[in-house]
Amino acid sequence: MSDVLELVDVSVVRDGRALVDDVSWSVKEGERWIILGPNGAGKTTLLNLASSYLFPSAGQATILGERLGSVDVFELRPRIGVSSSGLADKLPPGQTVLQTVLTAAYGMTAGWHEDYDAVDEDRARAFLDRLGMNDFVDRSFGTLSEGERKRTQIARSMMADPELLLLDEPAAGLDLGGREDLVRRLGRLARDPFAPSMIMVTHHVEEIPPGFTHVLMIRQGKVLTAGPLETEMNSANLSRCFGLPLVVERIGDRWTANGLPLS
Ligand SMILES: Nc1ncnc2c1ncn2[C@@H]1O[C@H](COP(=O)(O)OP(=O)(O)OP(=O)(O)O)[C@@H](O)[C@H]1O
Repeated sequence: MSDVLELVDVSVVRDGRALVDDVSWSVKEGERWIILGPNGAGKTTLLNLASSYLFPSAGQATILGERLGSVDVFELRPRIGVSSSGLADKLPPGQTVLQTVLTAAYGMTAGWHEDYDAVDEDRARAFLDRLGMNDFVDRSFGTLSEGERKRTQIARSMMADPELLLLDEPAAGLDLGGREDLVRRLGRLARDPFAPSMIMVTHHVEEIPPGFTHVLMIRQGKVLTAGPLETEMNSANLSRCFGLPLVVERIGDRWTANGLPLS
């Protein structure tokens, strides 16, 4: 298995502070990673490195075999699918759901005058269908609920047939039904052997879709642990990560965590 992402001694320093501090981490082809950590831990910074929108202040980052700093990022970026609220904010609210997904095939966020191929349109419709967005293709993006937006963003991130898929808090802001619906759909994607390698950031172990294989826990820019979910997702690691006593349980193919009561 080849490396999809390799960080070696990577730090990102801003205003004299290391947001990501001496991180070494490798993601192999086909793996599905969860990044877990408290607010401000450096999760989005790690994803920004993985999507080539941020360069390390120190160390080496290699994405899909290309070393950051010696590759044209405009050639690299179309190979990486991204779903994040930062990107969603750039999507024109008046554009239809279908156009919102279609523009990704051309590496753009808007494209009123594009002459799309029928093949691309079929692909966009198929991704939207897989995400349960069939009835919304002609709705404008700005009128969607949070859950519908998240599902549109994921369909969009798949459109360019990425080799690496990055999901930044895809279940944030969803109600219980919306979360469970999304987790099921991400679980189906994670188990698809033809789906790209995936990295998903979350705050909640309940949002880990079945089929995800590895976890990286980060706190104050430093990696606490990185490895298979089976061995690394445990109460001791999670308690260290979030800084309070937590009990983590596996129920079937899902995870849950609770804080211990105050004495
Ligand atoms: N450009 C910047 N300059 C200075 N500090 C920054 C910059 N970008 C992010 N930070 C800080 O870096 C730290 C890590 O931010 P990051 O967004 O990666 O955390 P996170 O783990 O994704 O947090 P959250 O869970 O709250 O989204 C935060 O303390 C943030 O305030």
